[in-house]
Amino acid sequence: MNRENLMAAVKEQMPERRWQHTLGVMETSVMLAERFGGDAVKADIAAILHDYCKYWPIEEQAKIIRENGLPQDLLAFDKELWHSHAGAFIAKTQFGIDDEEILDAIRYHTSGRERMTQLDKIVCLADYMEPGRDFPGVDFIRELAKSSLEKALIAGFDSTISFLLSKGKRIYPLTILTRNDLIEEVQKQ
Ligand SMILES: Nc1ncnc2c1ncn2[C@@H]1O[C@H](COP(=O)(O)OP(=O)(O)O)[C@@H](O)[C@H]1O
Repeated sequence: MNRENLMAAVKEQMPERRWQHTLGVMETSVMLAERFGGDAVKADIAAILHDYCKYWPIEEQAKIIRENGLPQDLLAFDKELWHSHAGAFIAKTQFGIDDEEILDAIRYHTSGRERMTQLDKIVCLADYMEPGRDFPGVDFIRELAKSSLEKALIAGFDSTISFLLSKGKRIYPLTILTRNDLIEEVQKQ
């Protein structure tokens, strides 16, 4: 499927507001790839597909995770974490994306993971700071992103973790490990 058709297929899966967010993540991913010497073509494809399953019925997302050997521990945590893994699965099986770097960037764009690749970082950070985002601290993240993917991402995860703490919600442990790992990476730079 060419890029135009892929975009049309994604647009159909979501409300207009989320499609505008996807366009913002595409633009920001490409900008970050150019800024930090990443692969802009892969960043663009991962960004197009990153929220493909976001509005799928939650049972369908759970079924994909249950029946295809995806991490079962996700099912005990916030449902918002599920669409990323379901999306990577659909990108592979429905759209024939076989580039593991692209699939990983989709898969880990919400939780992060230890030893994030540059593409993982680009898509995850673009999701936090695309122009349509408007949450307390987003301008600080954009400022940090002028010089460091890792520092900006840490600030992004800090905002998610603070949000979850303020709501008394559980935190998917991989995000804590991701944050620790990024801090270590920054300290070594
Ligand atoms: N580590 C985590 N543990 C639990 N919930 C999480 C974690 N990371 C993200 N979330 C949930 O996912 C939401 C963000 O998911 P995301 O895919 O970025 O959605 P959106 O694009 O709508 O912001 C957070 O607001 C939070 O509710």
